[in-house]
Amino acid sequence: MSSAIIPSPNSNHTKLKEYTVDDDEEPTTRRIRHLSLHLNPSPDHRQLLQLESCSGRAKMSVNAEKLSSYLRGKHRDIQERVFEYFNSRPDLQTPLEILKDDYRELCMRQLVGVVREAGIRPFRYVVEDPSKYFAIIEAVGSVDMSLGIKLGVQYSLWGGSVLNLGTKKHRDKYFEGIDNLEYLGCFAMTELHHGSNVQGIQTIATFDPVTDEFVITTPNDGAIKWWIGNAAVHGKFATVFAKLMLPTHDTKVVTDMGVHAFIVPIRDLKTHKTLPGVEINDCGHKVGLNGVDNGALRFRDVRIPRDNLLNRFGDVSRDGTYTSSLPTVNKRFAATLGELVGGRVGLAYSSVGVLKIAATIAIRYSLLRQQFGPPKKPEISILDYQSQQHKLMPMLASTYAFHFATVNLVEKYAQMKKTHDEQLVADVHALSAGLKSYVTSYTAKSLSICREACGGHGYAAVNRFGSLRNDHDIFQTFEGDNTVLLQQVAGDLLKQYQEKFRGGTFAVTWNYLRESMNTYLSQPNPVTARWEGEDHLRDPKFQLDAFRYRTSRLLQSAAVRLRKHTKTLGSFGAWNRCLNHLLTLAESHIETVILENFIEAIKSCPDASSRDALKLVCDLYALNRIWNDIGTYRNVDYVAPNKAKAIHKLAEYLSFQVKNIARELVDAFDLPDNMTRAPIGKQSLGEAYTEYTQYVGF
Ligand SMILES: Cc1cc2nc3c(=O)[nH]c(=O)nc-3n(C[C@H](O)[C@H](O)[C@H](O)COP(=O)(O)OP(=O)(O)OC[C@H]3O[C@@H](n4cnc5c(N)ncnc54)[C@H](O)[C@@H]3O)c2cc1C
Repeated sequence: MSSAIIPSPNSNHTKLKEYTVDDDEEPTTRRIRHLSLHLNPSPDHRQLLQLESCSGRAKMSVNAEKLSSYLRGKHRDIQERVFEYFNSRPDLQTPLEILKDDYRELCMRQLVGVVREAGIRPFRYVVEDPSKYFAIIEAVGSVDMSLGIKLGVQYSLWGGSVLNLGTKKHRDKYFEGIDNLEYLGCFAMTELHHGSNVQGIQTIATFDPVTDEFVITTPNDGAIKWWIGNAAVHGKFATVFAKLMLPTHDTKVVTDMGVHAFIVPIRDLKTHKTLPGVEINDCGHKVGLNGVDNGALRFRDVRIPRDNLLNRFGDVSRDGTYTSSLPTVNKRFAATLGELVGGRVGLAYSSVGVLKIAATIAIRYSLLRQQFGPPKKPEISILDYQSQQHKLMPMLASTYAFHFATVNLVEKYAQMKKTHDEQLVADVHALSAGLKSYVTSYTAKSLSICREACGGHGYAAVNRFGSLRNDHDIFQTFEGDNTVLLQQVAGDLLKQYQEKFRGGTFAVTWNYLRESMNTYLSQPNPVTARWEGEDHLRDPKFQLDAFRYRTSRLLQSAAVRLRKHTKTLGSFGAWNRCLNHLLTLAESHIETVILENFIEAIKSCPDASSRDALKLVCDLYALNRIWNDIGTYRNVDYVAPNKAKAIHKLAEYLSFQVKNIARELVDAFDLPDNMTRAPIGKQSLGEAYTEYTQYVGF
């Protein structure tokens, strides 16, 4: 079994030893040789470099504008409105040094500015046109991630809970106020003692049939609502998740109906004073996102009208009778949480936006920056070093891969919102959990790599890696901890697997497993295991087969192991015994889905030169991932030693080729300088040093 395969773009360093070193060479010698080759190329190497640049294969021509128009999608106009608005309001730019309280007020002014001055009203798009909504979130998030999150708390979390968990009466009463920011609100699910395990929350909402109210109570300190965005300073309302307690007529005993959501006013609409029975404290200074006011809430028997129950999945009548279209507590709970996947979709999508910014800054700077060079020759750009390409080119390829995967996720999510098709619902749930987890983990690691790849200047706050890293880090945890979410993906795959063997059909995304499962059950073909030609390795069929084979194998072996351990450990213990295996399975599946989306996106690209560039980038993504997990393929002889070596060589060569068009590839992200903001990442490379020196006062 391989270890977890969330790839650090550096992660194959250790594997170099095993598979790529020429037989008579130590790995360290080899690495030093690579460096000296650049510093002092041998005749052979010079010939190779010439060949690479003369063959026509090396430097392909890419039209960044055409590529950009393919990437851009249909909502660029509204993103440009966001950029123009902030361009016209330099007073709303977040300064590098700002105190927490000032930052929160600035963030609030930024939000008000977007909504009331720029006239961008995101709320209606949450349900009507999610892709437009996520485009807005991406744009404001690139202005300041705190702003993106504050806007997300208001519209996706608080607003989304009202629209998705409530009914018409709630929409009628709250829509306008949420939309125009009069009703600033919170989403209060997490408690001091329970985050991931939502069913463990302890806040209670007891129905009082005499007054026709619910009484919201925090029974102990462990049940204090914690980390609640918008609570510390600005929120007027909170959607509070609590266990609904219904008194039983005869026995005077209350029945726990499970977790439900309630609208609880927390501050006076006019005076902004905290309402009686509500206690609010500030969660304090955080590692990042300090423009968002996270707070803690305690409720001392706060009374709210019965109408404040968000009653889409379960209702209480005047006489205290409970009704629901869903038969069990578990089904209602799943339906309630299921409505909240939009937040995950948004985080996955925004995380790619962050990765684009970081990769753009690091790559532009690496093209500009020169250190060392052959004797008596000009210095070379640091991106000409193989090691720098190794750090940044698979990352650039992954950014493209994630772009298409998350765009596809957003489209599926929008369709799901329209059709409520059951299969699509299941698909979007698993996919949003998997992509949110995989992409945010990758971006978090990449931010550190980008910082390091830019040397000392990467450490200057003005060049942004510090704030991007700190602000983005929590993307791995909120809206579902990544490790917990990946388990949902694994659970889903196993469910699909069991259904297959009971003769059921596979859901949309997992369809490929049907075919590859058959391949898995037969032994790998010893002939194809040795094929090492470039055409074969760059054939999408080989790449997809390899990805799918790995997933199928992991799935089948996980199922066997779980069955075995369940006998002695029970299902919970068996799951834990196989947990790392299950996480690897989930990641492998998500990598496969990402590759599939990428291959499809290339097919749909109308411009030939963009298609060629995308194919090159996609090949690098695919071969880099296969190489990262080469141990798994070698262990079962899916890949023979000669093929493993060829994969590694080709992946390195593709990194070199991608480097040749790296500038166009990042330009195609179309991020204006006033959004990337780092002086070292300026689009016009020649101006970077000038702006940077001016920044420090020269
Ligand atoms: C800045 C910020 C803003 C937030 N905003 C909000 C908000 O507005 N509203 C809201 O309700 N909440 C909010 N949260 C809370 C957030 O959603 C939770 O932190 C998140 O759900 C994770 O829960 P936890 O912190 O309890 O982590 P835990 O669940 O305690 O996890 C801790 C560690 O245990 C591991 N772990 C837990 N369970 C398992 C398992 N089954 N298997 C393997 N490993 C496991 C996790 O992987 C993790 O590494 C916010 C948090 C932060 C930091």
